Amino acid sequence: MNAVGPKLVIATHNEGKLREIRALMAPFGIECLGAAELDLPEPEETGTSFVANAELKARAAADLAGLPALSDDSGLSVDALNGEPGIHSARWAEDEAGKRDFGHAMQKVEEALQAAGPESGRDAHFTCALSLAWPDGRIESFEGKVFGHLVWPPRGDNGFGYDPVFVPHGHEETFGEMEPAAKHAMSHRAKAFEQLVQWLAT
Ligand SMILES: O=c1[nH]c(=O)c2ncn([C@@H]3O[C@H](COP(=O)(O)OP(=O)(O)OP(=O)(O)O)[C@@H](O)[C@H]3O)c2[nH]1
Ligand SMILES: [Mg+2]
Repeated sequence: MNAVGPKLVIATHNEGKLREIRALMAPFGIECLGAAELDLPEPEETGTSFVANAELKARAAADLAGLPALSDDSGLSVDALNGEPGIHSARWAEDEAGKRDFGHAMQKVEEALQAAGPESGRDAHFTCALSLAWPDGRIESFEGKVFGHLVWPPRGDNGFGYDPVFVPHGHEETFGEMEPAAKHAMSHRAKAFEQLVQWLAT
């Protein structure tokens, strides 16, 4: 982590992500500053891929803060819905006023799955792209995925977003029912983070 410390901006406005990234960063003893703490604006996510959106968020934060910045663009892709909500996962949760309601978003996904019919299956995966940008223009990106299936009704209050309807392959509990440490041992975010750590060690 030498190339990063002693201070790193965590370029996200999502409290759930910030909590998870802080937990993943904890062993490295780097001071992590959240985007909200630094009053950084939320860039418009105009990219057409997770990596493109992660890169534009990291670049904007590193330039404004004058510090290395780590961003996260992530989402839930449902096979029966041709990969939606995907990069639009946060937008699926927004009402007309832009307020997010993930109970509503999970319901929308379930209704779309029902409409697709039982033969389409319930397979889904989470993707997380992490980008690390430096003020001098360097940028590196890493992507992790976790595969599983969707359940209904939602179960568990842990995690955030779509976690209460996602069961990873080989497990019975939803991410919403698991202890945070169990999610961190297998999540899309943990897998992307592992690659980032390996890259930093080389
Ligand atoms: O159940 C979940 N477990 C996860 O582990 C997870 N990771 C991401 N997501 C959802 O995917 C969207 C990301 O959108 P997103 O990358 O644009 O983030 P965001 O707008 O919330 O914050 P920011 O980082 O852009 O500031 C948001 O709706 C998140 O709820 C998750 N849902
Ligand atoms: Mg966003």
